[in-house]
Amino acid sequence: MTLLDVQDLNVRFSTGEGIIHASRDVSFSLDTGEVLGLVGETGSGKSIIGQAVIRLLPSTAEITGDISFDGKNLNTLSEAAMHSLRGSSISLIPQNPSGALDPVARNGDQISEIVTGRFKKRSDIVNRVHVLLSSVGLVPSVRIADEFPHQLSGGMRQRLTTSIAITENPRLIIADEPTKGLDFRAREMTATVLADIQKQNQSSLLLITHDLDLAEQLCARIAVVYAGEIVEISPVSRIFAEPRHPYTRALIQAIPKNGLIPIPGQSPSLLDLPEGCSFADRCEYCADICRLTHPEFVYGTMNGGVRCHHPFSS
Ligand SMILES: Nc1ncnc2c1ncn2[C@@H]1O[C@H](COP(=O)(O)OP(=O)(O)OP(=O)(O)O)[C@@H](O)[C@H]1O
Ligand code: NI
Repeated sequence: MTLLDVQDLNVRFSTGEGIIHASRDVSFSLDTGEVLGLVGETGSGKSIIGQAVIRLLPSTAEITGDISFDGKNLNTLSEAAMHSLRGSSISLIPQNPSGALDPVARNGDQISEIVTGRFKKRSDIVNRVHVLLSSVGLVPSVRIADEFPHQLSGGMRQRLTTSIAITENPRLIIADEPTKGLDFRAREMTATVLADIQKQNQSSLLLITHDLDLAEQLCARIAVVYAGEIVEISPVSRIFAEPRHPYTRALIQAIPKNGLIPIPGQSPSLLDLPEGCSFADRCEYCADICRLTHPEFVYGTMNGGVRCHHPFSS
């Protein structure tokens, strides 16, 4: 069953230098219990998509398109209704964990603040805090609950924001770069925590990452974002074996285990996008039509599709 459906999402920022097209005709859906990855290079517009879904984009953003969650149109939902949905039904593990934590509140209090309304007895609140901290590997939870965020390592802070995000068992978790800057052990731990939580609660997970190995480990489907657009969506087993878009193939070849082959050139400026295909300048298969006409997203079999004039055959 579809839990989240995003149709033709466009996000623009008007700046002194011109219009930044941060999100362009982005469409995808996410089933209940499904894990979908949004992958792509830095600045491609991944976080913008996550922030649009939870309606936390800055007020300067001009947004069009339809986002529905559990049958509700989020565009027309009042701010009060959206506020009550955040945390309880949709939660965001933000890209910058420090910014999301209250530096002067003890770690345990950051969670108990959220659960207080649900429990009458103080001991039940304390219990819930310890269960949550332990579930993300923040042990011994008694000591950690008593400490402050600055006493934690980056990886532990990331896990604290994860535990806050799952406090109310949300149906949709948006995890924005949950392993960025973590060492191997912390990265594995976070991956396990996310996979466990998602399975236990049958929640849906929108995993935003530039770590393709992590996406392969956790996702059922992957959407590849390039210059604000989705250029390919495919089931995980297929996208690594048979990428259809030249950019997807290049991204896969750029992973360390696949030879670390860099992608030549740079993605276009979101202020000055080409008329044709956004990837044309960097594509070894670029033909005349690729410079002239912007490719449409063509849906294929297996719940996916590709935006390319000459995709590799399936
Ligand atoms: N508030 C804003 N005002 C103007 N431009 C913005 C704003 N927020 C984001 N952008 C621009 O939108 C584009 C997409 O940003 P976004 O943060 O979604 O990229 P990303 O794919 O998440 O990158 P990263 O991997 O570095 O996190 C960038 O070019 C960014 O500069
Ligand atoms: Ni980002």
